Amino acid sequence: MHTTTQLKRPPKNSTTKLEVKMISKAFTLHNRNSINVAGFSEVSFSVNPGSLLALTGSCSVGKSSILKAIFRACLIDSGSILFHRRNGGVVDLARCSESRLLHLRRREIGLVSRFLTISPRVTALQAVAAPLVELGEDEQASLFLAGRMLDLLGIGEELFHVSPLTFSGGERQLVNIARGVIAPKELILLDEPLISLDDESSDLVLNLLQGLKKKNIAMIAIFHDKVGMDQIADNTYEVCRGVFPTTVEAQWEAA
Ligand SMILES: Nc1ncnc2c1ncn2[C@@H]1O[C@H](COP(=O)(O)OP(=O)(O)OP(=O)(O)O)[C@@H](O)[C@H]1O
Repeated sequence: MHTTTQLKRPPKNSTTKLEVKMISKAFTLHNRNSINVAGFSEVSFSVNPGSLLALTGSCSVGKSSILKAIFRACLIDSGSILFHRRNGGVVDLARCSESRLLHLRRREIGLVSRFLTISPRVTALQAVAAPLVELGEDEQASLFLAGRMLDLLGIGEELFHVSPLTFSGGERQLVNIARGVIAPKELILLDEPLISLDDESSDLVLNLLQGLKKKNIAMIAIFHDKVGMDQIADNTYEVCRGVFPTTVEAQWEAA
């Protein structure tokens, strides 16, 4: 049974930014006799502007897959994912058109995955500024803001013009976070934002996330660091292993 826990008092007059209703997903392994693997089942939660919901649960219960489903990087089998726009409109992210989804991903919903994916020869400054430049912002102004963001996260100026592909795991993660949150968004999904970070860098990231909450941004994040999670999360949702009618072993036997 999935459980929601409220850790902090909700902001006054809070409305809902995202409502996830009874979503389920099984992965079909087409190269393994079409066996179904449980992704997650009957997951429901909501998150408000200015608050952070942490997804908790054991390994492989489907936490990352839920974030991907909200971003529609993976398709759900059933349920709905209702995104409440600032203009009052409600969009079901599981069913809206591709063009609307792309628009929302550019302007309103961000995903910070566990890995920084950039081309070689792109500098740290360019990598962080890119989401703003892609939105049509002035390049110099974007590079300036990127520098400020990197500075906030403790990346020294001497690294600004170096490719993050040569960075340490922690430095690369800081660039990943900076790049993921630099453009204005209303909902940000973070898959283990504190991964590879020492205590000092974790604190800098937590401060940054606190600032995003003050800007009324809604966030859903996965943490394996409970101390960090307790500092920033307003609510937690414990994901339990997906339940499907047949086990993988039974499917192998039947195949
Ligand atoms: N594209 C995919 N194809 C097949 N199976 C997948 C796919 N993505 C995820 N899975 C399976 O779905 C299950 C849930 O994976 P997921 O990565 O969402 O779990 P998680 O809770 O984030 O795990 P962890 O905490 O260990 O990172 C796993 O058994 C995984 O192997």
